[in-house]
Amino acid sequence: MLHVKGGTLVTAEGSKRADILCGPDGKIAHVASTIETPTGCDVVDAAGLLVMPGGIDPHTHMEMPFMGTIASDDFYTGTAAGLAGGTTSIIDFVIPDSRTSLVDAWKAWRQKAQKSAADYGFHVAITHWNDQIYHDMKTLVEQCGVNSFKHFMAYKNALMVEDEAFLHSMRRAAELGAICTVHAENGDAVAYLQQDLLSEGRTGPEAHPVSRPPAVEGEAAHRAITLAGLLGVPIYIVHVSTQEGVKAISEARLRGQEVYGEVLPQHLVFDESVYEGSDWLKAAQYVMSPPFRPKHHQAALWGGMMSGQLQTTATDHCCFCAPQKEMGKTDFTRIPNGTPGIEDRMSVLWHYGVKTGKLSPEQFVALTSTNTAQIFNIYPQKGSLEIGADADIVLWDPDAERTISAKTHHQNVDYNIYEGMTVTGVAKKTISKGHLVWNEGDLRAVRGAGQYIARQPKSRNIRKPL
Ligand SMILES: NC(=O)NCCC(=O)O
Ligand SMILES: [Zn+2]
Ligand SMILES: [Zn+2]
Repeated sequence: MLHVKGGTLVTAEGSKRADILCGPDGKIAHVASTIETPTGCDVVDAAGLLVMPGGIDPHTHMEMPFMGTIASDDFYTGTAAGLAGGTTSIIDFVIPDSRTSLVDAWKAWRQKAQKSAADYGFHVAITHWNDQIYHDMKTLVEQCGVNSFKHFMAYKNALMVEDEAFLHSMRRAAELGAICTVHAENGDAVAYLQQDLLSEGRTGPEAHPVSRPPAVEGEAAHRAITLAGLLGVPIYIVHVSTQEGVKAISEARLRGQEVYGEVLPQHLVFDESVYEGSDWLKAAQYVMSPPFRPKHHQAALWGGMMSGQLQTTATDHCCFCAPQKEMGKTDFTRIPNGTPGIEDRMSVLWHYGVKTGKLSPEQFVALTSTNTAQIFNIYPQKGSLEIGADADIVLWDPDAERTISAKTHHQNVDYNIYEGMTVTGVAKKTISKGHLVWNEGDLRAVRGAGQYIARQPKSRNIRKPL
């Protein structure tokens, strides 16, 4: 048992002074303005700290096989790093290859994820369509705790899904009470522009953003929303990075469509200048998709979050070390796409969002935890501080500073995109299912302690655009 004493509780709904008692079952047993410490119960001093639901990162790629290599953070190291930053749950992605059924791929990912230090769930990627996929989606939803499916409109000749398959998948998911998520970039256009650039001899990382201009995201976001609108089903767009993407989402919501948008902190902080300069490796370390954008897109992302048009933040945590990035030394299209960030998401969002007055602490909780739990139907088990919820809690020091560095981070990757950045807002202590797993610099993550989050289906209304 653990008594969190003397802190200020902050949830998506509001803030109040209160104590929390975590029960032996890893759930919140009691919340009250003051609680007497039961005999034998450990006390965690929360005086001067904000007590918030643990972060949920709905977009990670631990040990993901991708672009001829495997992401370097595995389910243990990646989730442990998350705990050090206040994130207590992830939703990762099962990516079936063309020879493996969805259910077998899900089983293989369950196996890999057994080493997780924090709780985890899975979205399952649909890359093509056939009868077996139709049946496997039902098995996954009804027997395997999956309530979301992922679609890549990018990565032609690899993960990219055609529109017809996407439509089939969206209809099937809606019948089953699942939600579809989508990486919105026009994969045909990207492949075409990549070939143009390579034929002009533009082989370095500075060509990466040129091959994926904002219109490529705008078109795909608009198309995904239009296709979802034809069926009247919900859609969740991952890593929205452009003004065009925000506009497509906001306009659809105003038409009455159920559309959600996710933001990555790195898109709020970095612009396309990260690809310039003579240091090849440094530029390659920022190669991810969608790429970093001209500055004015950041204002649109902030506006989307502040107004509630964009609901979640994630990291798309996908780590590749220098030798892996160097696979694309002579051809930027072969640089494994991905950036790390699970450990820093909450601090970066606090620093640039709450500290600057753009977001309230309550909005911060909504954007880092509660909205994700609601959209993916694990609320109030996750994303809340209610009695009976999982005791996943972060004790946050809103005024503490830390300087981010690969020398001190816990992520299994040899660089940090935020290297040298000093941020205000630090996870002082993290509690996972009632256990203190991060205590002011002391990481006590336990390999295998994370549990699978079985997510139930949720029936949603058919909502065609008005
Ligand atoms: N984002 C990225 O560059 N890599 C991971 C795969 C994806 O989410 O597109
Ligand atoms: Zn993506
Ligand atoms: Zn991703």
